[in-house]
Amino acid sequence: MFKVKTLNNISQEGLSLLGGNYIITAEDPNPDAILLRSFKMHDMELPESVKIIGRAGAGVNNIPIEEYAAQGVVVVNTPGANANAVKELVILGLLLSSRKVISGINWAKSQQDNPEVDKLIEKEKAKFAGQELTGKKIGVIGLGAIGVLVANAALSLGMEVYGYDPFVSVESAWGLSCDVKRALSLDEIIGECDYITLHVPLIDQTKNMINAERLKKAKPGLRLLNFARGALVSNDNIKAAMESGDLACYVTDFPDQELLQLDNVIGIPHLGASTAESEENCARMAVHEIKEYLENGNIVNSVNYPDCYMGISSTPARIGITHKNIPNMVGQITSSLAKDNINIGDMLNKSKGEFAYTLLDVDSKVTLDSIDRLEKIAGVLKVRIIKNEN
Ligand SMILES: NC(=O)c1ccc[n+]([C@@H]2O[C@H](COP(=O)([O-])OP(=O)(O)OC[C@H]3O[C@@H](n4cnc5c(N)ncnc54)[C@H](O)[C@@H]3O)[C@@H](O)[C@H]2O)c1
Ligand SMILES: O=C(O)CC[C@@H](O)C(=O)O
Repeated sequence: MFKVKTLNNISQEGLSLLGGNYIITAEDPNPDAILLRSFKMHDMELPESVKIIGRAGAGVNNIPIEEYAAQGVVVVNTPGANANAVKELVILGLLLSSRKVISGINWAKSQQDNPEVDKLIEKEKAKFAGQELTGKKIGVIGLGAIGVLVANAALSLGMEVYGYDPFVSVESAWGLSCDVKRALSLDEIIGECDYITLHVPLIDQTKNMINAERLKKAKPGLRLLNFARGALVSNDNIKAAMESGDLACYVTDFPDQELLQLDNVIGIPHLGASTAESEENCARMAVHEIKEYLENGNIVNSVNYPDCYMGISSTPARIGITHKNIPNMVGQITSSLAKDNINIGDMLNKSKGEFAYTLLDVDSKVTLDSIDRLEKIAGVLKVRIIKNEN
C-alpha cells in the first residue's frame, strides 16, 4: 500500500487512476509521494518517507528541485498537459488587450437600471473602439509546449509571428509552423512587435527578462502578455512604461495589489490552466508518473533526475538507487552486489547534471544487509527495493 499526499485540489478523475493500492491523504506525515499544483514547497520540511513529488502542471519554481535531488527525491512534472488551456486564454488576452470589451461590458452593466440605455449605446460606443489583430506583429518568447501552440494560433489569426527561443527542442521545432519567423534575440524584435507574449520558465536567467532597458526599446503602444510567471517582469518597470506611454496594456495571470491599481493592467487570477480538461490531463499524467516510479522504479518526465525506463521487472528483485553523478558509482554498486553473491540480470544507469539513477533487476531476493551496504556507499542518496520475491 502506498500513501500519496495532496497539497492542492487535484482532479478526481486523475486521482481515481491511482487504484486500490493507494491511500490519498491531505494529512499523513509520512507519505510515499506528494502530488501538488502551485503549492509553495520552499518552506516545507520534506518527510524522509517521500520518494517522488508529482507537479500536476508545467512550472516547478514552487518546488526546490535541486535541494530535493540532493536528498534523492525525484520531482516530475506534466509537460504539455495544460498547454491548450493556456493557449486559449492567451488568445482571449490578445483580444482583451486590443478591444475595450471589459470597459464596454462594465459600462453596459452600469446602465442596467436605465430604461433609455439602448438609445445611449450608439453614442457611448465611440469610447470603446479598439484595434484588430490581423496584420499586427507578435513576438512569442519561449517556444515550448505553450509557445508553439500560441505562435501557430497567432498565425491563424492573421498575425505576423516572431518566435524567440535559443534552447528550442527538436519536438517543438517540428510542431512550429514554418511561417513563424525566427528571432535571434528579444532585443531584435521588441521594437518591432505590437504584442509580446511570454512562455518561458521562471529561472535565474529569465527573472526580470522584460527589464526597463528592454521596455524603453519597445514599440510605443506595445501590449505585453504574461501567462508564464509574475517575476519575469517587475512592477516598477510596468508602471514606468505605462507612464511613458510605451506600454499600452499588460495582461497578466499573476496580478498583485500594486498592478491591479494600474488602469491598463488586465489581471487574471492565475486561470491559465484552470479548465476541467487541463486539470484532468495534468492529474492523469502526474498520477501515471508517480505510479511508474513507486511500482516499477521508472522515472518519467523528471525535472531533477534523468528519465529512466526498464518496463516491469521480470526478475525476482528490482532495486532503484538515486546517487551523485561521480566516478565509480556503478563499479561500487555492482561490486557490492557481487560480494553478496547477487547476479545482475539487467541494469540502466542515467545521469542528469550532478545527479544520477541506477535501476537494477537482480536474479535473487535481496537482503536488508545488502541494501544497507549499498546505502553506505559515499554518494548514494536513496536505495529502494522496488520488488523482492523468492
Ligand atoms: N498561467 C498558467 O496557468 C500556466 C500554465 C502552464 C505553464 N505556465 C508557465 O509557462 C511556462 C512555460 O510552459 P510550457 O509548458 O510551455 O513549458 P516548456 O518547458 O514546454 O517550454 C518552455 C520553453 O522556454 C524556453 N526557454 C527557456 N529559457 C528561455 C530563455 N531565456 N529565452 C527564451 N526561451 C527560453 C525553453 O527552451 C522551452 O522551449 C511554465 O514554466 C510555467 O511557468 C503557466
Ligand atoms: O495548477 C495550476 O492551476 C497552474 C499551473 C501552472 O501555473 C503551471 O505552471 O502549469
